[in-house]
Amino acid sequence: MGPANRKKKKQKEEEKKKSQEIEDKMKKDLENQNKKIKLLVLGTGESGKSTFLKQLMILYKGGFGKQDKALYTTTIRSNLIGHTKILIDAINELGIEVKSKSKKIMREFYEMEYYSSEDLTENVQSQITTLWQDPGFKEAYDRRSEFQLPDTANFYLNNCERISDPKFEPTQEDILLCRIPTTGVNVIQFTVDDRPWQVVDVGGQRSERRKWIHQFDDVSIVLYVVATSEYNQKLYEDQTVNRMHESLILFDQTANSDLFKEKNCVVLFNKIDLLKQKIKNIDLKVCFPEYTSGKNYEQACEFIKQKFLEVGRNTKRTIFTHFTCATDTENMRGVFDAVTTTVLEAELKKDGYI
Ligand SMILES: Nc1nc2c(ncn2[C@@H]2O[C@H](COP(=O)(O)OP(=O)(O)OP(=O)(O)O)[C@@H](O)[C@H]2O)c(=O)[nH]1
Ligand SMILES: [Mg+2]
Repeated sequence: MGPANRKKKKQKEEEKKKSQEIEDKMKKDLENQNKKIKLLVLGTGESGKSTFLKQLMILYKGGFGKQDKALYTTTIRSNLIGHTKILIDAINELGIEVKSKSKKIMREFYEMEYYSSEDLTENVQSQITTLWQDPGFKEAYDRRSEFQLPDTANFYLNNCERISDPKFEPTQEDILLCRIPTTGVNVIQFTVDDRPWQVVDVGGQRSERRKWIHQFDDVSIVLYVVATSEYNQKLYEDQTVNRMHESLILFDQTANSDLFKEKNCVVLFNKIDLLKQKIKNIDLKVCFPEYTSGKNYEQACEFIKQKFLEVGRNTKRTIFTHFTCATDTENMRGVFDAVTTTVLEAELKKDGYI
């Protein structure tokens, strides 16, 4: 073979290689286009994971149907009774003074053993309303960091009459604020711009975390939710452990685990609406003695963020952060758009486009 023929052969081989490369890339792009994006939502109990999923239901699945609303009606009503009982117990334990009329109702609450949504009769509704108007009950609510009461209890107590109405149908806000601790796994699937998404929400309380391992396959991105307002609260599972400390330890175990240290990670610093209110009265020092910037919302946000970033610094990947209010639909729409961009950019980077 002469030099001209050799050159021609080499050129042909190179062209074939190039066209094979282009074909492979196109195939991969097509596969990627159809590949589901799996988002795993992690975090400690009550941080707001399921609330994020509820927002995705509203944004991408048309909201809540009749069946969902019936379930939330029952839960909201029984929660209302449950929260009243928690406040009664706290008043007794903390020795808070209440009016004699309230004392009588409190005794009746014990004797009648009110428990389920069916117990929320007109009479019980009027009793709860009377109790909630008693300054002693407001004092107990303000001291809720000394016992376990969901922050949203006051919303339902303020709306007791509406909720007790036989014709009550929960609004979007009622549902977003409703607390149902997750046991097991919630999965929601939907499509955004022709790309299928699967979002997996797990229970964050200690007893639930051992189930997490079953959800770790094919995860595209991990979303870690932190409740920024819980810096002065103790764990539901262990009254000796500060909730924010627990969240930091869990983030350390999650972000630095072999399974996740290569994965994209987004941290949602959630419940900023509650943090904004709380920080006016309670210094972040109660949780982090080294914090010296006082009762300042911006400084507290920055400090909390740095604490989590420090923990995640062991790995090379970027940790994306957002300050959020998971009960605010527009806020969550923006956050989910940003998460989408993060995932798509990471894919382009992996495929060598950027
Ligand atoms: N005010 C306020 N309340 C929030 C926010 N995010 C969540 N909540 C409320 O906090 C409570 C707990 O939220 P969930 O979404 O159930 O928490 P979770 O992380 O799923 O908890 P587990 O299932 O136990 O792990 C609910 O009553 C929510 O309505 C927020 O940003 N602001
Ligand atoms: Mg949950």
